[in-house]
Amino acid sequence: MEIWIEDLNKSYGEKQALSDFTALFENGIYGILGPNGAGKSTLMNILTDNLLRDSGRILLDGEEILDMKEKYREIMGYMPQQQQLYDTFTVQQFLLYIGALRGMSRKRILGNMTRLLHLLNLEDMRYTKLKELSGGMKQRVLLLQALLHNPKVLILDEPTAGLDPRERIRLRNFIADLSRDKIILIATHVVSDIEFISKEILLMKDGRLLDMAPSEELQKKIAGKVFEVSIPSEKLKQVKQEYRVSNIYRSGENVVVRILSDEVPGEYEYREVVPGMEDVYLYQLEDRNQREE
Ligand SMILES: Nc1ncnc2c1ncn2[C@@H]1O[C@H](COP(=O)(O)OP(=O)(O)OP(=O)(O)O)[C@@H](O)[C@H]1O
Repeated sequence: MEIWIEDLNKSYGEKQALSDFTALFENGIYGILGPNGAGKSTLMNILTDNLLRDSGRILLDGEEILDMKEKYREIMGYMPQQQQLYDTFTVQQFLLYIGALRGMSRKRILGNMTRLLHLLNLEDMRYTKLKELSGGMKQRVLLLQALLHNPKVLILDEPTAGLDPRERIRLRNFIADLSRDKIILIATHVVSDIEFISKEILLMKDGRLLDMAPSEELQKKIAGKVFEVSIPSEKLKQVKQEYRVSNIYRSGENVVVRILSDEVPGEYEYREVVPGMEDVYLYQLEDRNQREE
């Protein structure tokens, strides 16, 4: 299965939220990284057919999704960002409700639900009210509802929002396992959610797709631009003003500051380091004047 998006445009009044967005997705995970306002939600809302585009084409195996109508809804599963669940419903009631909205038979809903509750380790919560679930459990229920009809395309908006590290890892591994026979798009600002599981990562900013490539390739593109400088702590403010700074850690008397720079920071004691995806995010997506004070 493949989704081909061609010259997608969307504006809200004067604001161009998506500009000539073109990309090809095949089975596997695609991470969509971008700061607030990059256009990620706009793209997802158009792809889930919740928002009308101004222009452009979206073809699923060659067929325009707007012409597929119900057939497309059967193929597509969506996990929205908000946790606005029906608080007084139990997990089972909620899933029966969602399944009914999708036109599934009760038998099919219950069958799929049982399998997925087991996979997502939610069996014990089947008759628990949604308001009594932890944040991590709610996220898993949200993912479960997106998977209930076994969609071939899965669209996830900030799937690990509000989760603790252990739950994050767990959800990420589960999503990775699903990707063999699905197109999975994950929008996030959290680099670690997608860094190691994505086939390709899309860098979005101001409604534009800046780049789309496997993470190693994106990292290679900024090789020679990431350094660690070791400085006395009094110099930290100065370095922050001069460079784009990512991580800072203490090392004995000094602080070691990871910086992004097109030029070698020769005025300091420095060493070049191998770029990671966090560096790519900061280098490609953060405004140059967005330096810390
Ligand atoms: N309904 C709307 N009316 C007007 N402008 C909007 C509307 N929805 C989004 N925008 C604007 O369009 C741009 C893209 O927004 P979008 O929500 O798609 O970005 P995003 O990457 O999803 O951001 P976030 O990470 O904050 O969710 C932003 O400048 C936003 O302010």
